[in-house]
Amino acid sequence: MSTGSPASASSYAPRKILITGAAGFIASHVTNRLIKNYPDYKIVALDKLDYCSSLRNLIPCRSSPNFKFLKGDITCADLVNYLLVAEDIDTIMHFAAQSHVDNSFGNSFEFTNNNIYGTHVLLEACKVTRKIKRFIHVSTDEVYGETDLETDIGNPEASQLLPTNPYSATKAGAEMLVMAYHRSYGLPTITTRGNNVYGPNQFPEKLIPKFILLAMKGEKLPIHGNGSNVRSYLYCEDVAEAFDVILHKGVIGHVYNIGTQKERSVLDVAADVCKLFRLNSEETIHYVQDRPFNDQRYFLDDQKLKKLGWQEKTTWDEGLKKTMDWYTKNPHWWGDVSSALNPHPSISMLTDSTDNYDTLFMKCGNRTETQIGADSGLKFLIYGRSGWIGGLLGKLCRDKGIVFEYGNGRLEDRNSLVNDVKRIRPTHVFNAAGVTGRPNVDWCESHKAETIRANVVGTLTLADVCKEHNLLMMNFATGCIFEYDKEHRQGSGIGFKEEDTPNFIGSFYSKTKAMVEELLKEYDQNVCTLRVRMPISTDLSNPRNFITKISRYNKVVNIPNSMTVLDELLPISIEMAKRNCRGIWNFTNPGVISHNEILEMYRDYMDPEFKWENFNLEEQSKVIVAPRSNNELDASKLKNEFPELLSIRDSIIKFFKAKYLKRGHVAVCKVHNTDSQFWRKILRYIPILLNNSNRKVRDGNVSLWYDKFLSSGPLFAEFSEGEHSQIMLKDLVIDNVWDVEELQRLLGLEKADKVMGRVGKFRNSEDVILWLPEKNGCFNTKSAWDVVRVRLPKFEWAKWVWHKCLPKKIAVCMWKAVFNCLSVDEKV
Ligand SMILES: O=c1ccn([C@@H]2O[C@H](COP(=O)(O)OP(=O)(O)O[C@H]3O[C@H](CO)[C@@H](O)[C@H](O)[C@H]3O)[C@@H](O)[C@H]2O)c(=O)[nH]1
Repeated sequence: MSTGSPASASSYAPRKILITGAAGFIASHVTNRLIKNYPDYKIVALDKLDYCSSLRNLIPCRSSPNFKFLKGDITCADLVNYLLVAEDIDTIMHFAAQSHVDNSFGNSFEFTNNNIYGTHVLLEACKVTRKIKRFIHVSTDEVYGETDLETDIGNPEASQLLPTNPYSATKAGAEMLVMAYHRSYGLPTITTRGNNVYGPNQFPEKLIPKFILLAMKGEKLPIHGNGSNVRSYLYCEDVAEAFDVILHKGVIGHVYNIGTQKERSVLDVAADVCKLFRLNSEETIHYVQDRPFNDQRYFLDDQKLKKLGWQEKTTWDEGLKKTMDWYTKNPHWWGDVSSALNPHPSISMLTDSTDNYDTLFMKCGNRTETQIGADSGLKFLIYGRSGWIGGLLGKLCRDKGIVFEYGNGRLEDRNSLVNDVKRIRPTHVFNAAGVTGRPNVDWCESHKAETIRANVVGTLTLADVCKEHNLLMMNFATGCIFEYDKEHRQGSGIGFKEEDTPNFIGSFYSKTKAMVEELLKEYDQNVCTLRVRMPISTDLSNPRNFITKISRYNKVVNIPNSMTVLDELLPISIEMAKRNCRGIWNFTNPGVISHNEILEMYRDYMDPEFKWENFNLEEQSKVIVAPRSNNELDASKLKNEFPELLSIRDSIIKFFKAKYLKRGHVAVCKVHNTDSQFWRKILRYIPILLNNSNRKVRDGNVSLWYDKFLSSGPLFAEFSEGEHSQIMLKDLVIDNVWDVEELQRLLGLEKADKVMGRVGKFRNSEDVILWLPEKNGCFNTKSAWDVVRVRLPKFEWAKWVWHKCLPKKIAVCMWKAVFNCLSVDEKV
């Protein structure tokens, strides 16, 4: 027996209800209510789990025996026909639709397909199967078009339908089909037209949840146009009750408005949200471009439904407070919704729900809600797969678990880009494609057509496609469009700002880049221009790396410049995409660094043998074709957005240290106030040794690092297992030629003889020093290791390194230290 109040003996009693779009906002409240109040109704919930629906919305139903969820699309006629028959459905409540007005200005075919064609498929299935006793079609107040602000008379159900936007046009179109199936085939239909609904579970593309989530983050509330548009807001539970009433008491063939007389303008809503969050509304409100068309008001005559016995119960203040409390408690309900919080989100920015049916409905018994759906909601389309930055971006996405695909299209071929966008449906597009010239930008001087095709035509085409699909393009551009001038002198600390006009067109490459940047300003709503300069990464094997480049030149100039440390800034570009940053950004680390400063670091910490020669700009001009830009970019805009951004020098130090100096792997040592020079030299060689090692370096029991890598400071060592009185390099196996003669010469014949061929036990420890020369005087540690392992399996082995890469002087000192001939305090 039913327990819900509105159903009575005289009212309609459904047996098995199909609810379409059940995991969406309004339908989920209706489903949860019906499941709870009417245990003898069977409910089949159908939803394709689009971006704005979530199985989480149906959690209250999941263990009810009268509930069944099916993932499927109403536009699939076979599925719908089968379902009606197999599930023996007698009632349909049809909520499934594309419902967001803003989206419909971008991709209205989706709306026609879902809202009109989908409804048609359902109606036709009802006609064919002939089992439906009640078909409740959910429409909207928007089908009446806008209401005059002056009038007090709401639209009664008999009003003319005059939709104004693509969304409401599709809803009106669907209504026409419903009416036609009622008249032509006698389908028992009822249509509802509702005001705006709000409350928990709503996808935050809609005004109220969007403003609440933005206010929670302390971000600005975007007001479309002047914010005077008025809407009437109903709380979701009241609306669920209205559907309950209509289901049971509605009259076949009738239309029911679900309305309220309580109206709020967008500015009122913003002010109320600010009040709840104690924010200053004047500071928080931010006016943005309006929708192409924005109905001023929808005003309904709500008497007809009231006569059936329904009444709105929740006051605005109460409803808004409850909604705010819910979003505050469930900030991650929808995962990463940064795209939806955009002032004008588009459907292609939003990804399908990644709800896992199993997770939520099969194995839900032992899962907690926090485990459900930690999806980021992002999907990147990246151009520049074979390039350096494009490759690094892909790797970064993989590491961060961000879904991405490389574009197949060529930038200059518009159709191929459109195909990529349609196929991938990305939330953001990254453009790291283009030509920079091989081996350098001089190439562009002799390949002007190719340069224009890729860097000008291609970039602009992609920007235009992104605009057409309302997508944000993160464009890797260049900062090499400026040169020091009177207002921005070298060493002055005054850098070029984002709004400055490029003043360097010395090379064809820079010239075209400056032109493109200017033209991209016309796409400022869809493009984020990142001015990269002299990119640096810890991957020294890449010839595009500025450090690698200058370390290979015969002679280099020595001029301070702004530069981009990709290890730090590429993750920031992803964060910028999430935040939907637009416009131009100097994408460099704050401050400048000179060629020599970089090469000094390289010499000191990567290759002590490294030498270079400087020359001046005049001399340089003789060996290059086009002049190069030298400048300082003002990175304060980026620093304001990302206060943790490191200065160029600190950034290089941090990332090189992290990559080349891994803790806990290498050495066992006792170091009190040891001379730092000695250690610094050893540490410098560790990356080289590791790179040459064909064995994996095992986790040691000691962390050893230089506290401020690349600068002077005390050596810091941390022991996890007792102190050792000797220095050892542990588990460094180098499969290479060992120079025994040199060892004899340096250590003295006698000592070297003692060492060679001897497997000695280390004093006060289990560790063993091993030296096994082969007959030809060469030493192969790999085979030695195998021999020793077999003979002395229970010992931990330490190996002494004697290798070309290690300067002999240091090697000897280390040798002496191992054999206690040298106190660790002794200076090298
Ligand atoms: O960031 C934003 C988002 C919205 N708005 C404005 O807020 C109002 C409400 O917008 P929204 O929440 O998107 O709702 P509507 O466009 O009024 O449409 C909703 O209400 C209709 C009933 O009136 C339903 O049919 C639709 O499916 C539902 O999306 C509109 O004037 C928008 O221009 C802003 O000013 N800033």
